[in-house]
Amino acid sequence: MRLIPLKQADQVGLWSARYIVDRIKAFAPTPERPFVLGLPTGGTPLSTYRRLIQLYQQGDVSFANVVTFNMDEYVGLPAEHPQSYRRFMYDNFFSHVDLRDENIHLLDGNAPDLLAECQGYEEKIRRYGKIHLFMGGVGNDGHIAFNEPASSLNSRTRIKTLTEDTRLANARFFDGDMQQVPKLALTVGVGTLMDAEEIMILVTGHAKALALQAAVEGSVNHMWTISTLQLHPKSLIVCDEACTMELKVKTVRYFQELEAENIKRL
Ligand SMILES: N[C@@H]1[C@@H](O)[C@H](O)[C@@H](COP(=O)(O)O)O[C@@H]1O
Repeated sequence: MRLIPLKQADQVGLWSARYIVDRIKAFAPTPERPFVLGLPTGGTPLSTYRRLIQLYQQGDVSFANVVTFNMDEYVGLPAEHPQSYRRFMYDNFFSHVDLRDENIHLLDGNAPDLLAECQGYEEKIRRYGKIHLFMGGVGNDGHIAFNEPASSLNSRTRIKTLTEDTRLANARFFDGDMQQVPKLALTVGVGTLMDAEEIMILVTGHAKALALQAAVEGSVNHMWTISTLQLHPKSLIVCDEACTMELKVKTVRYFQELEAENIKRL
Protein backbone atom coordinates (compact mmCIF):
# COMPACT_ATOMS: atom_id res chain seq x y z
CA MET A 1 0.00 0.00 0.00
CA ARG A 2 1.13 3.49 -0.81
CA LEU A 3 -0.07 6.38 1.40
CA ILE A 4 0.30 9.95 0.15
CA PRO A 5 -0.07 12.27 3.16
CA LEU A 6 -0.83 15.81 1.96
CA LYS A 7 -1.67 18.93 3.92
CA GLN A 8 -5.00 20.21 2.56
CA ALA A 9 -8.04 18.51 1.05
CA ASP A 10 -7.68 20.50 -2.17
CA GLN A 11 -4.19 19.06 -2.63
CA VAL A 12 -5.80 15.62 -2.50
CA GLY A 13 -8.04 16.69 -5.39
CA LEU A 14 -5.15 17.99 -7.46
CA TRP A 15 -2.84 15.04 -6.74
CA SER A 16 -5.49 12.43 -7.57
CA ALA A 17 -6.62 14.24 -10.74
CA ARG A 18 -3.03 14.43 -11.99
CA TYR A 19 -2.55 10.77 -11.15
CA ILE A 20 -5.61 9.77 -13.20
CA VAL A 21 -4.52 11.94 -16.11
CA ASP A 22 -0.99 10.47 -16.04
CA ARG A 23 -2.41 6.95 -16.00
CA ILE A 24 -4.72 7.63 -18.95
CA LYS A 25 -1.92 9.23 -20.96
CA ALA A 26 0.57 6.46 -20.24
CA PHE A 27 -2.04 3.90 -21.33
CA ALA A 28 -2.62 5.75 -24.64
CA PRO A 29 -6.19 4.43 -24.98
CA THR A 30 -7.87 3.86 -28.35
CA PRO A 31 -11.52 3.02 -29.19
CA GLU A 32 -10.52 -0.66 -29.40
CA ARG A 33 -8.44 -0.52 -26.21
CA PRO A 34 -10.09 1.98 -23.87
CA PHE A 35 -8.90 2.94 -20.40
CA VAL A 36 -11.44 1.66 -17.85
CA LEU A 37 -11.92 3.97 -14.86
CA GLY A 38 -14.00 3.23 -11.76
CA LEU A 39 -15.57 6.29 -10.10
CA PRO A 40 -17.19 7.31 -6.80
CA THR A 41 -19.60 10.00 -5.68
CA GLY A 42 -19.62 11.86 -2.36
CA GLY A 43 -18.17 15.13 -1.14
CA THR A 44 -14.54 13.97 -1.14
CA PRO A 45 -14.02 13.41 -4.90
CA LEU A 46 -15.61 16.75 -5.85
CA SER A 47 -12.27 18.57 -5.94
CA THR A 48 -10.79 15.74 -8.04
CA TYR A 49 -13.61 16.15 -10.55
CA ARG A 50 -13.11 19.93 -10.62
CA ARG A 51 -9.39 19.46 -11.29
CA LEU A 52 -10.02 16.81 -13.96
CA ILE A 53 -12.36 19.22 -15.75
CA GLN A 54 -9.66 21.92 -15.57
CA LEU A 55 -7.01 19.58 -16.94
CA TYR A 56 -9.40 18.59 -19.75
CA GLN A 57 -10.13 22.26 -20.55
CA GLN A 58 -6.40 23.01 -20.67
CA GLY A 59 -6.02 20.25 -23.27
CA ASP A 60 -3.96 18.01 -20.96
CA VAL A 61 -6.25 14.99 -21.34
CA SER A 62 -9.10 13.58 -23.38
CA PHE A 63 -11.69 11.14 -22.06
CA ALA A 64 -12.87 10.14 -25.54
CA ASN A 65 -11.40 6.67 -25.14
CA VAL A 66 -12.15 6.27 -21.45
CA VAL A 67 -14.89 3.94 -20.20
CA THR A 68 -16.32 4.56 -16.73
CA PHE A 69 -18.07 2.40 -14.16
CA ASN A 70 -19.59 4.05 -11.10
CA MET A 71 -19.41 2.17 -7.84
CA ASP A 72 -22.90 2.55 -6.44
CA GLU A 73 -26.40 4.02 -6.66
CA TYR A 74 -29.37 4.44 -4.34
CA VAL A 75 -32.37 2.17 -4.88
CA GLY A 76 -35.65 3.83 -5.76
CA LEU A 77 -34.47 7.43 -6.16
CA PRO A 78 -35.67 8.79 -9.54
CA ALA A 79 -32.71 9.07 -11.98
CA GLU A 80 -33.29 12.83 -12.23
CA HIS A 81 -33.42 13.33 -8.44
CA PRO A 82 -30.69 15.90 -7.55
CA GLN A 83 -29.14 13.36 -5.15
CA SER A 84 -29.15 10.34 -7.44
CA TYR A 85 -25.59 9.31 -8.15
CA ARG A 86 -26.36 9.42 -11.89
CA ARG A 87 -27.34 13.06 -11.64
CA PHE A 88 -24.34 13.81 -9.36
CA MET A 89 -21.94 12.36 -11.94
CA TYR A 90 -23.44 14.25 -14.90
CA ASP A 91 -23.60 17.53 -12.96
CA ASN A 92 -20.13 17.34 -11.49
CA PHE A 93 -18.11 15.58 -14.15
CA PHE A 94 -19.58 13.79 -17.18
CA SER A 95 -21.31 16.84 -18.72
CA HIS A 96 -18.08 18.85 -18.62
CA VAL A 97 -15.68 16.52 -20.44
CA ASP A 98 -15.60 14.60 -23.73
CA LEU A 99 -16.67 11.22 -22.32
CA ARG A 100 -18.99 9.40 -24.72
CA ASP A 101 -22.42 8.53 -23.31
CA GLU A 102 -22.11 4.93 -24.45
CA ASN A 103 -18.89 4.61 -22.42
CA ILE A 104 -20.55 5.65 -19.15
CA HIS A 105 -21.85 2.86 -16.90
CA LEU A 106 -24.00 3.46 -13.85
CA LEU A 107 -26.04 1.03 -11.81
CA ASP A 108 -29.79 1.58 -12.27
CA GLY A 109 -31.43 1.68 -8.85
CA ASN A 110 -34.85 1.63 -10.53
CA ALA A 111 -34.30 -1.47 -12.67
CA PRO A 112 -37.30 -3.82 -12.60
CA ASP A 113 -35.03 -6.71 -11.63
CA LEU A 114 -32.31 -5.43 -9.30
CA LEU A 115 -30.57 -8.77 -9.06
CA ALA A 116 -30.29 -9.00 -12.85
CA GLU A 117 -29.06 -5.39 -12.90
CA CYS A 118 -26.22 -6.28 -10.51
CA GLN A 119 -25.25 -9.44 -12.37
CA GLY A 120 -25.38 -7.57 -15.69
CA TYR A 121 -23.04 -4.90 -14.28
CA GLU A 122 -20.45 -7.50 -13.34
CA GLU A 123 -20.80 -8.98 -16.82
CA LYS A 124 -20.25 -5.58 -18.45
CA ILE A 125 -17.05 -5.06 -16.44
CA ARG A 126 -15.87 -8.54 -17.44
CA ARG A 127 -16.45 -7.74 -21.12
CA TYR A 128 -13.90 -4.94 -20.82
CA GLY A 129 -11.45 -7.30 -19.14
CA LYS A 130 -10.94 -5.30 -15.97
CA ILE A 131 -11.09 -1.87 -14.42
CA HIS A 132 -7.66 -0.29 -14.76
CA LEU A 133 -8.00 2.25 -11.98
CA PHE A 134 -10.79 2.38 -9.41
CA MET A 135 -11.01 5.65 -7.51
CA GLY A 136 -13.07 5.62 -4.30
CA GLY A 137 -13.78 7.35 -1.04
CA VAL A 138 -14.50 5.88 2.36
CA GLY A 139 -17.40 6.20 4.78
CA ASN A 140 -16.83 7.26 8.41
CA ASP A 141 -17.38 3.60 9.38
CA GLY A 142 -14.77 2.42 6.89
CA HIS A 143 -17.17 1.32 4.15
CA ILE A 144 -15.86 1.26 0.63
CA ALA A 145 -18.46 1.93 -2.10
CA PHE A 146 -21.57 0.89 -0.08
CA ASN A 147 -19.94 -2.20 1.44
CA GLU A 148 -21.09 -1.59 4.96
CA PRO A 149 -19.47 -3.22 8.01
CA ALA A 150 -19.54 -7.04 7.89
CA SER A 151 -19.88 -7.16 4.11
CA SER A 152 -18.18 -10.20 2.68
CA LEU A 153 -14.69 -9.33 1.58
CA ASN A 154 -15.39 -11.48 -1.50
CA SER A 155 -18.69 -9.76 -2.30
CA ARG A 156 -19.76 -8.89 -5.84
CA THR A 157 -22.22 -6.26 -7.10
CA ARG A 158 -25.46 -6.56 -5.15
CA ILE A 159 -28.17 -4.85 -3.10
CA LYS A 160 -27.13 -3.58 0.33
CA THR A 161 -29.09 -2.22 3.26
CA LEU A 162 -27.54 1.04 4.42
CA THR A 163 -26.65 1.44 8.07
CA GLU A 164 -28.17 4.19 10.15
CA ASP A 165 -24.68 5.77 10.43
CA THR A 166 -24.37 6.02 6.68
CA ARG A 167 -27.89 7.38 6.23
CA LEU A 168 -27.19 9.94 8.95
CA ALA A 169 -23.89 10.96 7.29
CA ASN A 170 -25.60 11.28 3.89
CA ALA A 171 -28.60 13.18 5.29
CA ARG A 172 -26.54 16.35 4.68
CA PHE A 173 -27.36 15.94 0.97
CA PHE A 174 -31.10 15.51 1.73
CA ASP A 175 -31.88 18.74 3.64
CA GLY A 176 -30.52 17.12 6.80
CA ASP A 177 -33.47 14.71 6.85
CA MET A 178 -32.38 11.11 7.32
CA GLN A 179 -35.88 9.86 6.41
CA GLN A 180 -35.32 11.04 2.84
CA VAL A 181 -32.12 8.98 2.47
CA PRO A 182 -32.94 5.67 0.75
CA LYS A 183 -32.53 2.56 2.85
CA LEU A 184 -31.15 0.41 0.06
CA ALA A 185 -28.41 0.83 -2.51
CA LEU A 186 -26.79 -1.13 -5.32
CA THR A 187 -23.04 -1.36 -4.94
CA VAL A 188 -20.07 -3.08 -6.49
CA GLY A 189 -18.70 -5.64 -4.05
CA VAL A 190 -15.41 -5.63 -2.21
CA GLY A 191 -14.36 -8.44 -4.56
CA THR A 192 -15.32 -6.33 -7.59
CA LEU A 193 -13.12 -3.51 -6.30
CA MET A 194 -10.26 -5.87 -5.52
CA ASP A 195 -10.27 -7.13 -9.13
CA ALA A 196 -9.27 -3.67 -10.37
CA GLU A 197 -5.67 -3.36 -11.50
CA GLU A 198 -5.19 -0.42 -9.20
CA ILE A 199 -7.28 1.19 -6.43
CA MET A 200 -6.91 4.82 -5.33
CA ILE A 201 -8.85 5.92 -2.24
CA LEU A 202 -9.28 9.57 -1.25
CA VAL A 203 -9.63 10.34 2.45
CA THR A 204 -10.10 13.83 3.89
CA GLY A 205 -11.33 15.39 7.13
CA HIS A 206 -11.37 14.51 10.84
CA ALA A 207 -14.49 12.34 10.52
CA LYS A 208 -12.48 9.80 8.51
CA ALA A 209 -9.60 9.47 11.00
CA LEU A 210 -10.72 6.09 12.42
CA ALA A 211 -11.40 4.71 8.95
CA LEU A 212 -7.90 5.71 7.82
CA GLN A 213 -6.37 4.15 10.91
CA ALA A 214 -8.27 0.90 10.23
CA ALA A 215 -7.13 0.94 6.61
CA VAL A 216 -3.45 1.53 7.33
CA GLU A 217 -2.71 0.22 10.83
CA GLY A 218 -5.60 -2.15 11.50
CA SER A 219 -5.79 -5.77 10.52
CA VAL A 220 -7.84 -6.96 7.55
CA ASN A 221 -11.32 -7.09 8.96
CA HIS A 222 -14.84 -7.20 7.50
CA MET A 223 -16.03 -4.60 10.03
CA TRP A 224 -13.81 -2.04 8.25
CA THR A 225 -14.15 -3.09 4.62
CA ILE A 226 -11.58 -0.45 3.59
CA SER A 227 -8.92 -2.61 5.31
CA THR A 228 -9.13 -5.11 2.40
CA LEU A 229 -6.89 -2.67 0.52
CA GLN A 230 -4.01 -4.28 2.40
CA LEU A 231 -4.52 -7.41 0.29
CA HIS A 232 -4.46 -5.54 -3.00
CA PRO A 233 -1.23 -5.61 -5.01
CA LYS A 234 -1.53 -1.94 -6.03
CA SER A 235 -3.49 0.22 -3.62
CA LEU A 236 -2.99 3.88 -2.97
CA ILE A 237 -4.52 6.20 -0.37
CA VAL A 238 -4.31 9.95 -0.85
CA CYS A 239 -5.18 11.86 2.32
CA ASP A 240 -5.06 15.25 3.99
CA GLU A 241 -3.57 16.03 7.40
CA ALA A 242 -6.90 16.21 9.26
CA CYS A 243 -7.69 12.53 8.74
CA THR A 244 -4.26 11.31 9.91
CA MET A 245 -5.04 12.24 13.55
CA GLU A 246 -5.52 8.64 14.71
CA LEU A 247 -2.40 7.34 12.96
CA LYS A 248 0.82 6.96 14.90
CA VAL A 249 3.28 9.77 14.30
CA LYS A 250 5.81 7.18 13.17
CA THR A 251 3.35 5.78 10.60
CA VAL A 252 2.83 9.19 9.04
CA ARG A 253 6.60 9.93 9.08
CA TYR A 254 7.32 6.58 7.50
CA PHE A 255 5.03 7.27 4.54
CA GLN A 256 6.24 10.87 4.25
CA GLU A 257 9.82 9.67 4.04
CA LEU A 258 8.93 7.05 1.44
CA GLU A 259 7.25 9.68 -0.72
CA ALA A 260 10.22 12.05 -0.34
CA GLU A 261 12.40 9.23 -1.70
CA ASN A 262 9.94 8.62 -4.56
CA ILE A 263 10.10 12.29 -5.51
CA LYS A 264 13.94 12.25 -5.50
CA ARG A 265 13.90 9.32 -7.91
CA LEU A 266 11.62 11.13 -10.44
N1 LIG B 1 -21.37 5.33 -1.22
C1 LIG B 1 -20.65 6.50 -0.90
C2 LIG B 1 -19.19 6.13 -0.77
O1 LIG B 1 -18.71 5.71 -2.03
C3 LIG B 1 -18.40 7.33 -0.27
O2 LIG B 1 -17.04 6.99 -0.20
C4 LIG B 1 -18.92 7.74 1.07
C5 LIG B 1 -18.18 8.91 1.67
O3 LIG B 1 -18.64 10.10 1.10
P1 LIG B 1 -18.03 11.52 1.38
O4 LIG B 1 -16.90 11.66 0.42
O5 LIG B 1 -19.14 12.46 1.07
O6 LIG B 1 -17.60 11.56 2.79
O7 LIG B 1 -20.28 8.11 0.92
C6 LIG B 1 -21.17 7.17 0.36
O8 LIG B 1 -21.49 6.27 1.35
